[in-house]
Amino acid sequence: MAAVTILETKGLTKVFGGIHANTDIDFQLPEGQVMALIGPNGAGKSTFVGMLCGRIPATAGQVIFKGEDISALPAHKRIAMGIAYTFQITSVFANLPARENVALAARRKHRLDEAGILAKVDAVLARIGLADRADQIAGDLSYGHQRLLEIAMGLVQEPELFILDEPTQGLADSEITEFVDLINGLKGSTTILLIEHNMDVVMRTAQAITVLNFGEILASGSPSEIKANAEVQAAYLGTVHAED
Ligand SMILES: Nc1ncnc2c1ncn2[C@@H]1O[C@H](COP(=O)(O)OP(=O)(O)OP(=O)(O)O)[C@@H](O)[C@H]1O
Repeated sequence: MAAVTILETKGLTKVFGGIHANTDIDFQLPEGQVMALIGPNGAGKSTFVGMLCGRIPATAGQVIFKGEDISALPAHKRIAMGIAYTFQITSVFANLPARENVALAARRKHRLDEAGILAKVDAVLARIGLADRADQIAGDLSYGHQRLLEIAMGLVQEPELFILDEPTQGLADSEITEFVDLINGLKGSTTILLIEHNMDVVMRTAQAITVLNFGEILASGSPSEIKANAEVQAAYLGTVHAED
């Protein structure tokens, strides 16, 4: 069965002042796939996903989700359509309990009564291993648990497309293993776009990889194709601690 493209960009471009952060990006993401987006610091990864989510207005080009041009839609409308995301910078509400953070995210998506919201919230907190910390103030959680809480805030929205910007940054090894299991558990049911510097995580989760360099797509392919690509080696893989 040919894969359906859930997300596509055409000529997506962002210029900040004189900086060409993204130039003319044509990109397709097949439904149900885990795709990693990699590239050196400053390559334009966060800018690209910012334009997908609606946090950063594009200078030019289109974002097409489920066949609809969403380029002009604000972020909350994209969430309602099925896009969820976590940011590079922790964005939990530090003075609220973990459960309330997830409930706020759930209410942005689901039109349910409070009991319905809390049922979804508690199921996600259990899935992500934070059930016993649900009543703790988010700001008191360890950094790693705050990152997992953010993932729970995305997951509770039951997204069709889940975009994660450096989710494992600052996580302990055991937490990274849990994260890899979580992503692999979502494979097939949720389309995932993962910005990730940890090549071990990329190789253990991604079915496809897109490499950005200087704001343009340098290469796109299966993990083994990307690993074997000489241009990618020169631009990126040689500069990070790549496992095997
Ligand atoms: N708000 C902004 N104003 C001006 N320049 C910006 C802004 N955001 C990003 N840039 C520039 O755009 C380029 C791409 O940055 P971006 O953060 O998208 O890269 P990245 O690949 O996500 O990097 P990293 O891996 O370090 O997070 C960089 O040159 C950056 O300095």
